[in-house]
Amino acid sequence: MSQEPDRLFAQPLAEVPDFVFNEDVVRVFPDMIKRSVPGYPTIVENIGVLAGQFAQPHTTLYDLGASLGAVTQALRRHVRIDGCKVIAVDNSPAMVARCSEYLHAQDAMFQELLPVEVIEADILALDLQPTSLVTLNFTLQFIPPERRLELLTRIRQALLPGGALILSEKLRFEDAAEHELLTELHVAFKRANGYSELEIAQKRSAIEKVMLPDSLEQHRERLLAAGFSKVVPWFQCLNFASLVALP
Ligand SMILES: Nc1ncnc2c1ncn2[C@@H]1O[C@H](C[S@+](CC[C@H]([NH3+])C(=O)[O-])CC(=O)[O-])[C@@H](O)[C@H]1O
Ligand SMILES: O=C(O)C(=O)Cc1ccccc1
Repeated sequence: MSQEPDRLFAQPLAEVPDFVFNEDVVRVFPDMIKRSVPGYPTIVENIGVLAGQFAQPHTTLYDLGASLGAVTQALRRHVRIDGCKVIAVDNSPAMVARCSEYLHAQDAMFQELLPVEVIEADILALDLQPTSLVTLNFTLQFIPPERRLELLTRIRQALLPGGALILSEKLRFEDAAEHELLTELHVAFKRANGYSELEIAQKRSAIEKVMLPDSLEQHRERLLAAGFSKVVPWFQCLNFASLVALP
């Protein structure tokens, strides 16, 4: 894994451009996501464990918005079920290129891993094969809000009985005081991880138009509207949470 530290927002910028998943972000991404998302390593590892309970023999598992394939790697470490394969999808060419390299390195290090395919595609335009497990690990928040229900509906329709969607997101809170408190605690988390006030402020303005979090209530209602029967939060750390949705 690349060990380059995230200093993308360390210098004052005359104008902070909207956040994009380009080559500069790819270079620092493992460091950035670990220092920015409380609970990220725990979520990624345990998605592997949870997946072992839902994956069905001879089916496809999808990692949608795979970035560098951290979830795909966890799926391959934990899921030992006959005939499963993983499809990792991302629409950033820079992410897809580096993700493929990392997965080849994992192949070289371990035997009998699930086969994996890395696809550069927009998940809004992707034909989903019947699947027993789909993960959207901090991806839905980057999808235009008006397209989220349609995406979840297509995922629900592709899910096989006994399967699951695992959805992780940054949360917004409907209670203003709760929102403010958890936002401030998240800033404290970033500060404790070495980010300066300038880095925190510039990153906030880079993501504010491209990453639009929903509340837990919105997620639950939309998942039910998409045809899921049950929504179970299994993890929350500050304003970041992960849910299991059952078909
Ligand atoms: N329409 C789209 N189609 C495909 N990919 C997309 C789309 N929109 C955004 N992405 C991709 O979704 C990913 C979101 S990062 C996921 C972390 C990863 N899951 C992890 O567990 O490390 C979350 C974050 O950086 O906070 C990026 O790689 C985008 O290119
Ligand atoms: O950095 C933040 O404040 C976040 O909310 C998480 C994040 C992590 C990586 C890329 C974009 C947003």
